[in-house]
Amino acid sequence: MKLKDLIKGIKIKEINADLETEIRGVCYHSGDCKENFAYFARKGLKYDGFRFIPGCFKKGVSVFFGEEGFKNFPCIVVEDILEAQAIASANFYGNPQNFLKIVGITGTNGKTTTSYLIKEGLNAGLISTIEIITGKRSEKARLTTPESTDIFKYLREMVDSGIKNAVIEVSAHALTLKRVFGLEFDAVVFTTFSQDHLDYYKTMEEYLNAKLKVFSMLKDSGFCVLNSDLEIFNSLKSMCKNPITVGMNNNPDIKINKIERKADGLEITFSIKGKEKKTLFPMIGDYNAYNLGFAIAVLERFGVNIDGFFKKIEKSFFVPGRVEKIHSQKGITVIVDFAHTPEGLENLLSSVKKHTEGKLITVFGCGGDRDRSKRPLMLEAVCKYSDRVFVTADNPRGEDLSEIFSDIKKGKTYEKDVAYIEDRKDAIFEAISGAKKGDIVVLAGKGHEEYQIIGNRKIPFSDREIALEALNESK
Ligand SMILES: CC(=O)N[C@H]1[C@@H](OP(=O)(O)OP(=O)(O)OC[C@H]2O[C@@H](n3ccc(=O)[nH]c3=O)[C@H](O)[C@@H]2O)O[C@H](CO)[C@@H](O)[C@@H]1O[C@H](C)C(=O)N[C@@H](C)C(=O)N[C@H](CCC(=O)O)C(=O)O
Ligand SMILES: Nc1ncnc2c1ncn2[C@@H]1O[C@H](COP(=O)(O)OP(=O)(O)OP(=O)(O)O)[C@@H](O)[C@H]1O
Ligand SMILES: N[C@H](CCC[C@H](N)C(=O)O)C(=O)O
Ligand SMILES: [Mg+2]
Repeated sequence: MKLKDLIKGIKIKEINADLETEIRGVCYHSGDCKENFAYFARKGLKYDGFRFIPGCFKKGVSVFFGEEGFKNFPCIVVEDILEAQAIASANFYGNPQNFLKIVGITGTNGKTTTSYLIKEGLNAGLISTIEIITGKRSEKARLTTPESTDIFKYLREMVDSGIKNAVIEVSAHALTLKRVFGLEFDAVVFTTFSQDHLDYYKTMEEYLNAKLKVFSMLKDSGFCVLNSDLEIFNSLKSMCKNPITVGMNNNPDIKINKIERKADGLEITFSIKGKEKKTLFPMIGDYNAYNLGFAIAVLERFGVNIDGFFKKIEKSFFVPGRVEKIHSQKGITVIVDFAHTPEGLENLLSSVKKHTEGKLITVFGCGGDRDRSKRPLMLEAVCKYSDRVFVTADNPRGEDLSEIFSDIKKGKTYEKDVAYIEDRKDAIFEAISGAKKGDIVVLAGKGHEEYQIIGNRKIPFSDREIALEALNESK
């Protein structure tokens, strides 16, 4: 593609490059740049992207985009680098968004689970915290919502695979950092709103405002799906075009009438436009009834037969690391889950408690270099429902574990038995070896993650595998 075509639609301040230059790729990370590529240089929180410009040109990059020039390197000076990156990437990949119906899912909790449900119902492509599925292939995700350049690349692969619908998890960070700039949604789902990310956002209001941007990205013909039980429901409703509401209160369009707990799931009765429909959903966690309700709202509007969809998910539906059950012959159940917010833990444990005949034993930690103020609240949520608690490491990143522990310790324990064990494997072994028949051991926070981030190192680690090891040893 010629540079003159790559820059179509971008707000440009200055052009210091030959517009006839042939561009063979786009990159925002110097490590991915190759010959004849265009590099998007930006000053971030950790790195100054301009530092990498000479190295990129050494590798054969033809031009860079930036909000200012750099020495004599060929460049396009733009008003907003993040917008320019999104527009140029969309142009490079042939604007695949125009050939797809796109569902955007935001909210503090429930995005991944809801995305998987909608993907299942629509046979859609998926961009999620766990993986990206483009039809031709799938790959593990690095971020919940990738950079715009990657999003357009994935959407192109979806279009080339004959996929008609895409489901994208839209994090608050993605809205702030314009990773989804240039997309228009056919549907937007707003799942829940509660405390998280107060390391990046100064206040809850700022965090909410970041999320609310998603409503301005709805197509005129689009609709949004709202949780009628949220405190902010009325204000969300006033902001959103054609809302479909899901919940228990406030007269929702899709009402969760009844949740009955079964051995391996939930029997959920919905009232959909006044008609009762029941399903045996193979996931526990009462809140998952909401995630299923959000999915039904989208699927109905997309013309999917809900009875057929129920049949499909009743047979098999599974989201890696979301209330994932691991059984042992001793009658101990281990549940691996991704709950990493006070709300997530509260909802998970209050639900799991109802399935427990014996004791509820919980292992959890708090991520380093992330929201510090959620740490004591996470301990409180865990102690409220658990009989024994093991606090341990969950991606300490650049922080000392002892500092993370001392933040956690500020929370109420409700006089529960709380042990602090730095090594997550040791904590899991202790928790499982102390469990008896009928007990449930919840391993929270890491879910599908297959690593532990300590300092700058990503060390292989899987709660699921360690749990199996511990269960085998305690046989
Ligand atoms: C706050 C945040 O989201 N930061 C992301 C952002 O960083 P940044 O803009 O500050 O950029 P930077 O890392 O300083 O680098 C500046 C520029 O230099 C480039 N660079 C950098 C190094 C290098 O060797 N070469 C190079 O070219 C980078 O690609 C970038 O263009 O862009 C980077 C490049 O894509 C991301 O790696 C980085 O994610 C950080 C590591 C991160 O952990 N983000 C998390 C908090 C996040 O985004 N989470 C959300 C929400 C999760 C949820 O709750 O669902 C998510 O969507 O995943
Ligand atoms: N509808 C819901 N309401 C409240 N809590 C939920 C809901 N759905 C899931 N959770 C809790 O949040 C955790 C994460 O679920 P999920 O991965 O679906 O959310 P997410 O929004 O994608 O998270 P992330 O922002 O980290 O990607 C679950 O393990 C569960 O504890
Ligand atoms: N999407 C979440 C993931 C948190 C997972 C948890 N294991 C941690 O590292 O805190 C975040 O970026 O806050
Ligand atoms: Mg997610």
